[in-house]
Order: sequence, then structure tokens, then C-alpha cells
Amino acid sequence: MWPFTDSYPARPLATLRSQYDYIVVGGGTAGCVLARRLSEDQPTCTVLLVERGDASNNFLDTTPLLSIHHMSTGRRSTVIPSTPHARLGRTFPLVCGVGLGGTSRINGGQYTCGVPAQYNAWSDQGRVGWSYDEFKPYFLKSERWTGPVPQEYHGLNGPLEVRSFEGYHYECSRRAADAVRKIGFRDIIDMHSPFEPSIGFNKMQYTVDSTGRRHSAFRAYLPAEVVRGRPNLHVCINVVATRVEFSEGSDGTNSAEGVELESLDRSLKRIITARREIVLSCGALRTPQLLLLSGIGPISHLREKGIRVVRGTPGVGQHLQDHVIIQTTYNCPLSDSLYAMVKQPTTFLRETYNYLRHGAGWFLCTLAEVEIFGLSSVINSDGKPAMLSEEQLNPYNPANLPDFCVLVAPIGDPSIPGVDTTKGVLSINAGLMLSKSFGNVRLGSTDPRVEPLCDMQYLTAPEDRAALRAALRVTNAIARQLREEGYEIDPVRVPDVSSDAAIDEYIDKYVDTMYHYTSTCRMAPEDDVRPGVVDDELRVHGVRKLRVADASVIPNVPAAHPQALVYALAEKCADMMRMSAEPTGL
Ligand SMILES: Cc1cc2nc3c(=O)[nH]c(=O)nc-3n(C[C@H](O)[C@H](O)[C@H](O)COP(=O)(O)OP(=O)(O)OC[C@H]3O[C@@H](n4cnc5c(N)ncnc54)[C@H](O)[C@@H]3O)c2cc1C
Repeated sequence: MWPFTDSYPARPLATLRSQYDYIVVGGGTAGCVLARRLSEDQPTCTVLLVERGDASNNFLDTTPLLSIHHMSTGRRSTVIPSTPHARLGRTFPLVCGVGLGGTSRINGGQYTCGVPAQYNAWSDQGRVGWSYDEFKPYFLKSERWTGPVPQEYHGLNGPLEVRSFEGYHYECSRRAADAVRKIGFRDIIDMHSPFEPSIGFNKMQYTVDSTGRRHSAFRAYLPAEVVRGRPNLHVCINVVATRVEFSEGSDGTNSAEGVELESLDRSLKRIITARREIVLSCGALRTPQLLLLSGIGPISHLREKGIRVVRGTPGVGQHLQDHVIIQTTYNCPLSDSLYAMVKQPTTFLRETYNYLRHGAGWFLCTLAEVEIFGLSSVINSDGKPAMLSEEQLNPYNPANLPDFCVLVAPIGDPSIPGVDTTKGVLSINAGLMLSKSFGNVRLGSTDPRVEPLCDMQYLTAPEDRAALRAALRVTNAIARQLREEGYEIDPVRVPDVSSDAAIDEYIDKYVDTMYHYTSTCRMAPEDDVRPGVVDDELRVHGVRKLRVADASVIPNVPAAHPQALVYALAEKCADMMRMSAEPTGL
């Protein structure tokens, strides 16, 4: 019984039909959207969703603070260690969500749709149907905004609840917001409005529902009552898709016909076929793995692994991108830091009461309440932005796309040498938004259960360092301003910002993943300088009946946290599939 268990109407592998109209592989952020939409209005159209994890929806999964970032390999997430970075000599823990809802079940819940220029740049690159005006309706379709800032640029009737809050949960966030304003960043009142500046400071919005529970793709799109009410939708959990099966037509073109599925305990293997289409939504690290295992990818790599080539598609697994983050750490008053929950039983009891009684307070996990979206070219050597003209703030101009972010959080690593553990810990984090470095995903093994090799290649492009240097200078300027205002913060681990070389040393030592992997099956033509894998309708080039819809198709890592975009692109994919489908005739 709730809060410890939740029965879910999933179907065992053995009882599945042998054929469905659509098969969605991967029940994560995008997969839940697709399963719901494809099964929506035609009771005769059958849909199968397969997911390697479970359908857990208990107190731990839905309490935002307790469900974030399960760093160890287990029921809710797996950690894929990247391959050692060639220059930094370190590996990075690539956390991925597992189970219905996928990474939306464990992520930070920050919801940012990105500025119009982001999508107009895609359209300028030739992506038909993806300009801001064409794509924005899908953000609105997925969202149910519950306030409190103005509503006009939000969706009000979608399945996914999104909200922000009056004021700040943490005094350090409130103070940081003041400091950020004082050093010259403009307020972005509502990032979802196309009239707000592209560069400025944003009060964060979250995928938390009005009762204070995490709204993952699972809870929003595929709750038990939706699945129970749709006999045409079958959800099968704890199964691994190991391969896509193809048939070759008389013209030599391959068609995706089915998916090989294996139960997690290896007791059963079946091939289920799709009458209309198969969509891969296994995330940016595992969708390319599944394509490679199925014989679609760079020919030399497939041959090296002894995999029969179905189609040589050079872009599969290439162009891996991510946001990276670098923490700067300060001691602050204990009562202003999440650390107070650990150090002060009264704070813990207060917040537990707040959450259980009112669905409010620190358990909502509003850790990053303040975020700057910045552009390195306008940051002075003292970390402050230059005076910007209206044109420089125009969110429609691709030249103004933010290339870095700064996130202030009432939490930091208390084990860092030099932390005064009698005080609170806060971090001011520098993040890279528009990475220009490209890594790749390859197969280490042909065993589908062995994690792929992910070579992140962070910071191989010099522009990335320039953006991070500016971001770190901004972190320093915020701290300086806070101190000038009389706020008691003491540096624990911060960069020396007096020279680029000193900042670079800090970057190399502390750069880490922000877990926003994208673009490994990017939407672009195959003859692009960075070859694409899917076309503008997310169909895999040169193959029939196969699409990809998840973070892997994003053409380049966006200048925003990616989940809002993943929801929207899955909505758009479902629409495109429904529009291109012929009636079932059943
Ligand atoms: C710790 C963390 C914090 C984050 N915080 C934020 C944030 O605050 N805001 C934000 O915007 N973004 C955030 N992100 C990123 C964002 O959550 C992801 O980009 C997004 O959820 C990815 O969605 P997806 O559909 O591509 O993949 P996922 O949601 O990961 O879904 C993939 C699904 O496929 C399943 N699967 C994989 N392989 C197979 C297989 N062979 N057979 C069957 N099933 C399979 C997986 O189990 C998983 O459920 C965060 C990510 C992490 C890891």
C-alpha cells in the first residue's frame, strides 16, 4: 500500500501479443509521452511500451528531495563510467534514470524551455517544422502551469505540472538574487515568454505538482489509471530491448519489423513485431547503443565488433554533447543551507512537518533557485556584464544565445578540505551551456547489458574554456557582492580568477558532468559536416518504420536544461507519427 508500494497494470513479457501497431522502446521521459499520445484517440490502434526498469511510484520516487540523483547503480538509476578523459585522465559518472519516467524520475526537476533563437537556429540550419513558432505549441501541449508568475506563455492543459514559488526557500538564494541584480544582470521574469531578455537571471521553475510531489513523465503521462483505461496500450517493464529486427525490401531498403526483448532475469526472450512503426527512446547514451547492436552505425565500427551491417550510418553515436559544471564552495550561515537539515534536528523536523502537512519547504528540492544565463563575450574581467543594448538582449537573435550559466545552490560538498562543518555550505556553480566539444558513444561489447563506451571529450574546443572562465569570474563577482552587502560567506574552494591560466587549472581539476547528454543521433542530413541520423520527422535515414525520439536527436546541446525540450519533441514526434499513419482498418 502507498507510500511503500503501488500496483501498476504492467503486462508480463510472456503475455504480450506478437504484434502491435507501434512499439515504443524505453519508457523514460520521451517514451512515456509517446506511449500516451499514440494510444490516445484510436482504440483500435495498439501500442506497446517496453522499459528495462520498474514502475515504482512510492514516497521515495515522488518526494523531490529524496528522489533526485540516485548516484548508484540500482533500481532507479545506473551510473555509466565514461572512458578516461584523454587529457584530464579522469572518468565521469554518467547517471541515467531507469524505470518508467526514466531520467525525469531522478532529475533536478528544473524546467527551462530555452529562448526562441535556439529553435530558429535549427530552422535556419534547414530543419523544417522546428522554428520557435512551429515548435512552441508542443511545449504548451505538454505543460500544465500552476503558477504563480504570469500564465500567458505557458500551457495550462497538458499532463505535466510545472510551477515556481513566491519568494525563495533559502535566504542565501534571496541574497544571491539581489547580488546578481546589483552586479548588472537583468531579471528574466518568465523564461517562457519570448519577450524576456536572453541574457539575465532566471527564477527557476520546476516539474513539481501542486501537492509538492515530483511530476515525472511517468506520473504525468502514464499513471496507472491511464493505462488501465486503455486496453490498446500495453506496458511491459523489466525487459531489455536487445536488437531491432529488419527486413530488406525489393529496392534494397531495410524496414524495421520488430524488437527482440529479453526479460531482466533472462528467463524469456521474444521478438514482437510492429505493423506501423518502432520508436527508440532509450536516451542519448543507450539509443545509439541499440542502433549499433542492430547493425545501424559506422561500418568500420560494426565490422570491428562482428555485427552484420544493416545500414552504414556514420552519425550513430557521434556528436555526443553535454553541459559541464564546476562548483565553487563557500561556508555560509548554517540556517541558510540545506546542510542544516543534517546538523540541526529542529530544522529537519520543521521541514518534515512543512512537507508532510503542506507539501512545501525544503523537501521540494528547489536547490537551484537562482540561475544566470550568461554570454561570455559580454563579461568583463571583473565578472560583471557590460551594459547591454536591447539588440544584445533580443531572444530571437542566435548571437545572443547564452553560452554559460551560473547556478547558486544552498548546498555544497561538506567533505571538501577546509569546510567549517559547524556552518552551512553553499555553492555557486559555473556551467557550460553551448558546448562546442563532441564526444562519442561506441560499443565495448556486443552484449546489450554491458554499458556502452562513452568518451565525453569535454573541453576539447577552446570556446568551451572561454565560456567557463567567464562563468567562474561571475561566481567570484557574486560572492564579492554578497560580502560587500554584509553576508557572511567564507571561501572554501574557489578559483584564483586573476589569470586565465589559474582559472584553467581550476577548471581541469573540478569540471564535472551536468548529466545533460544529447545529440548522439542528431537530427540533420546525413551529408552534414556532423552527419545526422534522423530526418526532420525523426525517421532514421534510409530505414523504413524506425524513428528516434529522445535527447539523442537534439541537433546540438541546447542553451537550456533539456527536459522541457525532450517532452516537447516527444509530443511533436507523436503528432507526426499520427499524421503520417494510415487508418488501422481493424
Ligand atoms: C541527475 C540528473 C539531473 C538532471 N537534472 C535536470 C534538470 O533539473 N532539468 C532538466 O531539464 N534536465 C535535467 N536532467 C536531464 C534530463 O532529465 C534528461 O535529458 C531527459 O530526462 C532525458 O530524457 P530521455 O527520454 O532522452 O531519456 P530517459 O528519460 O533517460 O529515458 C530512457 C529510458 O529508456 C530505458 N532504456 C534504455 N535502454 C533500454 C533498453 N535497451 N530496453 C528497454 N528500455 C531501455 C531506460 O531505462 C530509461 O527509462 C538531469 C539528468 C540527470 C541524470
